[in-house]
Amino acid sequence: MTYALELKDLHKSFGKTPIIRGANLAVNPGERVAVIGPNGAGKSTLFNLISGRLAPTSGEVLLNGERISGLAPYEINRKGLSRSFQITNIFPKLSVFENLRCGVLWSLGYRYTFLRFLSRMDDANERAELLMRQVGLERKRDVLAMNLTYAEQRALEIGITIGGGANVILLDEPTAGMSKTETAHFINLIREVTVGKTLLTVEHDMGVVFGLADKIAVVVYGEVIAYDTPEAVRANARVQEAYLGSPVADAQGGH
Ligand SMILES: Nc1ncnc2c1ncn2[C@@H]1O[C@H](COP(=O)(O)OP(=O)(O)OP(=O)(O)O)[C@@H](O)[C@H]1O
Repeated sequence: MTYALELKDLHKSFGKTPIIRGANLAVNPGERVAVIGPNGAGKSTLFNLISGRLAPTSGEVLLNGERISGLAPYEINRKGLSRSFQITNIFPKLSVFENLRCGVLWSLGYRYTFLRFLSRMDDANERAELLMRQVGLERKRDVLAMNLTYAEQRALEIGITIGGGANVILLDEPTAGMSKTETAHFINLIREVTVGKTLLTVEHDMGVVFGLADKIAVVVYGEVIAYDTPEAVRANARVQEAYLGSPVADAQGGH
């Protein structure tokens, strides 16, 4: 069976300091995975290695069985991996619809060829309309992105992230900065729009972790020390030791 995403003995040092020290992970297609770990454990660095922002010192990243480590982020994106960032990267002066259409066109590679661009505009329009409904922004179609609420901006960003049709999606703290109600709504939205896709999120909020994840990957000192279902991770002695008295140990019942 081919994994959607695989990390094989991944290492990354900054200067002489090893930060990722032999990380291994094998994610099945369609799994939703929360990556958790103490501050400074290397979660963002792992995401940067997966999305191509950083190259590993050694080891490999495989996407759908194909080696992607060493490729540029846009090449990895073309191969089916899309990442959204903690900092929203939408175009503030474009409307919701225009933002989504840009995302679709960009991902299809129609940036430079104007004639090709025009001929595919209908496709892009249709996909943008569909995305807009999926992320619940159809009533904000012509509103400039800068005039959306924070939660709506995040929803738009998710739309842009999934818009290219990638089958592996990376989200950095998707609910950061949201209220409890917004968070609950947003978890549902993420669940819906990622059906059939493989999802990795870096997450600190244990409510989100237990509400969203099929599996949890626990990163401690640059290694994945546990990768299992939320229940099994909560019961794992090594994880409890790493998290003594902190949210994972305290997250009884999931929320
Ligand atoms: N470009 C860099 N150059 C040097 N050191 C770095 C660089 N990026 C990250 N680090 C260091 O690597 C370690 C891991 O950082 P990273 O941001 O990956 O951790 P994290 O688990 O995402 O933390 P947090 O939960 O606080 O966001 C930290 O000590 C950080 O200072």
